[in-house]
Amino acid sequence: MRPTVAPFPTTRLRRTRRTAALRALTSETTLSVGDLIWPIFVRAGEGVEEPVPSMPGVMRRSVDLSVAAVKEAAALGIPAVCIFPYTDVSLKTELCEEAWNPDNLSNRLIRAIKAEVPEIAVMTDIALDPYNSNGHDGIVRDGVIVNDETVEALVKMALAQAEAGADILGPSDMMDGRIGAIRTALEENGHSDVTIMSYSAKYASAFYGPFRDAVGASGALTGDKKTYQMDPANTDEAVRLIERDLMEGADMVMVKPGMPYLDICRRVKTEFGVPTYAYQVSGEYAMLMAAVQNGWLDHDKVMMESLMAFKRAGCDGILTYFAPAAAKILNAR
Ligand SMILES: NCc1[nH]cc(CCC(=O)O)c1CC(=O)O
Repeated sequence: MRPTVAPFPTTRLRRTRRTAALRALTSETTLSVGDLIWPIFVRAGEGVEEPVPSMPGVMRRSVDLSVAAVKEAAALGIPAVCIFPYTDVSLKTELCEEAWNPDNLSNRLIRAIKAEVPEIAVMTDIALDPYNSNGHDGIVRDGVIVNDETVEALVKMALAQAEAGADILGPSDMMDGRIGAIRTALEENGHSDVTIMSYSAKYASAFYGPFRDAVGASGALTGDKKTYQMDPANTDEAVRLIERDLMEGADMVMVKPGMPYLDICRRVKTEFGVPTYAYQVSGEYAMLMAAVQNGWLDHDKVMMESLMAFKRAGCDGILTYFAPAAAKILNAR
């Protein structure tokens, strides 16, 4: 349906833009604190907080300080945090065993948050890269990222996270068949209420650079991730991946990166009408912050506009490093 536009001057579209009140009445999209998921980086130690150089304002925190930061996020009304571990090189192996260690950093933080800030939802990342000596999301054999063996490892990782109390599991590895395998394992092991937000349409993107610094995977990575992450040229393939993951038991789906892929967000929301999320990734954050630090862009304005763009494109929520800063602004309104 196309709205009727009578010829000028019968129609003057500026009439409804004249005052703040009229603009509020005609505003089509809203952004609220409830739309935000805050990705956080956890590291070993106690009382440690260190900045991530390529992500101004973003910290890696030890478990105790992470819990304190999550408490503040909950007080701001942020509904969920997503945990990413910075793993010591000594714990990285070719078989990635640390990934399903019930006491690894990530699982310890899940337990600590669930004990001290039970009201906030804890999301995890399921992929082997933080624990892999070669930086890949899957197990590598003779230079090949092997699918089915990786899925078995991912299932163990997922169960350990569910056991620790995670509310939302986020498989970000892009292996085939992992959503179905994880869903079956959850059902069989008494975790039928755990939700899965699949990183379904995840592109092989250059925008993940700063994140790989943040989790200490940049040095380790050999080659690229193009045999499992998507070609930035594709959109029909994104639709197939989303449909496949929904059929296998995903409750929510994600498009990643965000801003360069808003066309995918819109298409997914329109075609499936399911809970759809975008990840405003590290490189998007770094890009905006670099311009802000140069005095070229206004921090608050560009942050809020970038987040609204996701809502306009049909997303139900956004994973964003800006979550606390955006929540403060939204709460002050
Ligand atoms: N598989 C791990 C993972 N989970 C989230 C991101 C990127 C997040 C960001 O850039 O902010 C990555 C990196 C990658 O796939 O290389």
